[in-house]
Amino acid sequence: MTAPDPMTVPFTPPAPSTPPGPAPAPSPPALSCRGLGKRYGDVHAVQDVGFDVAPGEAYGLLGPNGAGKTTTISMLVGLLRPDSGHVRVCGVDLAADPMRAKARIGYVPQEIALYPELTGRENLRFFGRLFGLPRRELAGRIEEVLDLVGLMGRADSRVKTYSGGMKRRINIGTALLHRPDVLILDEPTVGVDPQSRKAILDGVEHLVGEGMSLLYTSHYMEEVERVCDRVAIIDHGRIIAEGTRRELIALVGSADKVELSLDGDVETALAKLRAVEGVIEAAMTGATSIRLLTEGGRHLLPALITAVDGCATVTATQVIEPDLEATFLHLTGSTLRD
Ligand SMILES: Nc1ncnc2c1ncn2[C@@H]1O[C@H](COP(=O)(O)OP(=O)(O)OP(=O)(O)O)[C@@H](O)[C@H]1O
Repeated sequence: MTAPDPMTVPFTPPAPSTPPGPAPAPSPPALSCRGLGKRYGDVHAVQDVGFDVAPGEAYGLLGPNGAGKTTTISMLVGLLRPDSGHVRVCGVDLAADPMRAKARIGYVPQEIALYPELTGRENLRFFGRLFGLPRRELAGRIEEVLDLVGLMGRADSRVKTYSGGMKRRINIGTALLHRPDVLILDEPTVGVDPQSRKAILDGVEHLVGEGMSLLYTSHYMEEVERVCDRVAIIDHGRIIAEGTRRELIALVGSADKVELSLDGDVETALAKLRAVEGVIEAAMTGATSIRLLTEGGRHLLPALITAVDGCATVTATQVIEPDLEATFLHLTGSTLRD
């Protein structure tokens, strides 16, 4: 057979490395819910709750005790049937295909669900088999998870000898064995010692850094601020605000409050303080105290102290910068720990 004449071989352009066509569809949210509602008799535990957790995002539900966080989570993980609304996990409808949807979730409830007579490692093995993980894969995965939750050193002690925090950490471990896409933690640091609290928060941040999606509920504002990219504030069963920390704080305004205690002629001091650049409002809150709303907060203190020089002396100062706690107070009229 003779080689084809190169001049007569029809020219076929090389195939493009990425075939032209529509751009790939964006991944669905890791967790999505709309219109979730649940009533217990006359109590509207959850009303019209809806949000999305993007793949790799850490999303916080922040609210006081009784706000509806656990009820919401119970519906998201398929433990409680909602009166209304629906849930999707990685695009899979929870009601239509509960097995597939639940397989993508790792859920850590508030109550510790472990066998106290078994060791930490044995508990992990038990739950791993329950999830149907193959024996060979499970052995390696248990070691990874023990390392992740920082319990390698106590893996062979019985769980009944663990502190509350260690039990919580092994509980988190059981939820990670099957490599879920979404980890759901319900108040994971309640009742745990500071060392375990730190281990839990560090571990959670590590997982999110590796790309896991997270739904984190807490009534501890500082934890949610640290761990979560976006936060929903939930109160009386409803989401009343949602956004990044910065967006939520902006709802209240960005001004700082400065409280001054003074000795001397406080009324004259008030007039002088009102004239300082950066002071938005100033008012007496007692015979010897003035509250100011300022742009600049603590940076303005030297100017404020100088301004009253000659008529009063500043004996104490307090600067309150806006944070999620202040936002919560502004939106709900109560503090998170009320
Ligand atoms: N099984 C139930 N029967 C009756 N009322 C319930 C039930 N479960 C929850 N509630 C009520 O629903 C509301 C929301 O409770 P939920 O446990 O979801 O709140 P939470 O924000 O998780 O608080 P906590 O952190 O204290 O668990 C509360 O008023 C609670 O008393």
